[in-house]
Amino acid sequence: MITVTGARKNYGSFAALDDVTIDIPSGSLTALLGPSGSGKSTLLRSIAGLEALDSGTVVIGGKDVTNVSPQKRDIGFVFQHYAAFKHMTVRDNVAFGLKIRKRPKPEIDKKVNELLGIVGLDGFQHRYPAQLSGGQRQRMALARALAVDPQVLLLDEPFGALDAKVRTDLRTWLRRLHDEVHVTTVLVTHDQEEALDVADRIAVLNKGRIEQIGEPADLYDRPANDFVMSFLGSVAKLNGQLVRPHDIRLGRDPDMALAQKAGTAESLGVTRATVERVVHLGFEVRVDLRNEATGERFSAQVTRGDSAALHLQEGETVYARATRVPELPEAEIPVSL
Ligand SMILES: Nc1ncnc2c1ncn2[C@@H]1O[C@H](COP(=O)(O)OP(=O)(O)OP(=O)(O)O)[C@@H](O)[C@H]1O
Repeated sequence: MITVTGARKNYGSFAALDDVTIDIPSGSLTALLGPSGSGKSTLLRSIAGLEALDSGTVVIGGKDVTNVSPQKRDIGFVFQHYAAFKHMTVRDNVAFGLKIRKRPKPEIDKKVNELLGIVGLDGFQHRYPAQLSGGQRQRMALARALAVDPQVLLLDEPFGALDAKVRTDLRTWLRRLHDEVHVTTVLVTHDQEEALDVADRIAVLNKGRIEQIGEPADLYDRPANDFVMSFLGSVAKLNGQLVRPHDIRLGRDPDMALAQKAGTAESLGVTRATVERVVHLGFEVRVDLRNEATGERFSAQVTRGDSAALHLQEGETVYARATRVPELPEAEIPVSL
């Protein structure tokens, strides 16, 4: 378990961490998620001991390490741009921590072979870092961080510099690696899809504070506030409320008749909107709409079947209604038809 309590860190008058308290359970993969400048890296670096807190404490595995140097915190750290030893082979890079700890050679060989297998770099031990792809280099970095059996693995946007496809592959790989080695892992990312995909728990940061901590599905379905909701996925504003695009139902005649009778569509929780664009995204169809009353643009996500049944055409009017809002999980919004 990692426990950070009342962490504060100022740069001049700017609060990078503003009273942050968080428990990171042993064996979990926890993501620190937030926009640029929200304090994610500062929090991670404080856990690592690379940043000294102005106040607050860091406890790792029951030991108060607030004033302990990074080398003595029993952590492995991987940065976005991993500084490999260029003149050393992959094997020697991975073995580095074990060598400086003066471990016997057979133990080092065994450990390095095992780790190269785990990170999928079997057969690459004699290459130099320059002869690896970006993804392979980051996997080597992970092997090096894991070589000394750290209590905690800290990852600061480890796949941030790689292209989208490699990134997605590596996060799936990281999840599998974590299931295999179970080391308590903290991952900094600004990519909500990455956090939702790999983490057991997500802490959402904003302006140096934690907005919410929870399991991915909890945060997605029951966000504590508008910030968390908007940060974890697309949102649309309907009748002043934020809803997910896939929680919007589009309709035609019955709603239209009802709305005309009542005078205003809004009073019935129904929004009159013009179809601006219909985009086919495989199974799903995204419908870009413009609220006819306010001019606000929003998108709804419907199935191919629903889209076909509605014969959606650009320029036409449809009626949009939220079927579910996060503040009322699982509840249908009552519509008095
Ligand atoms: N050494 C420093 N001196 C001054 N300001 C700093 C320093 N390090 C960080 N900051 C500021 O503290 C804030 C938080 O930085 P931090 O790196 O923790 O954010 P982040 O959430 O990791 O952002 P990013 O995703 O862009 O890396 C930022 O506004 C940053 O400019």
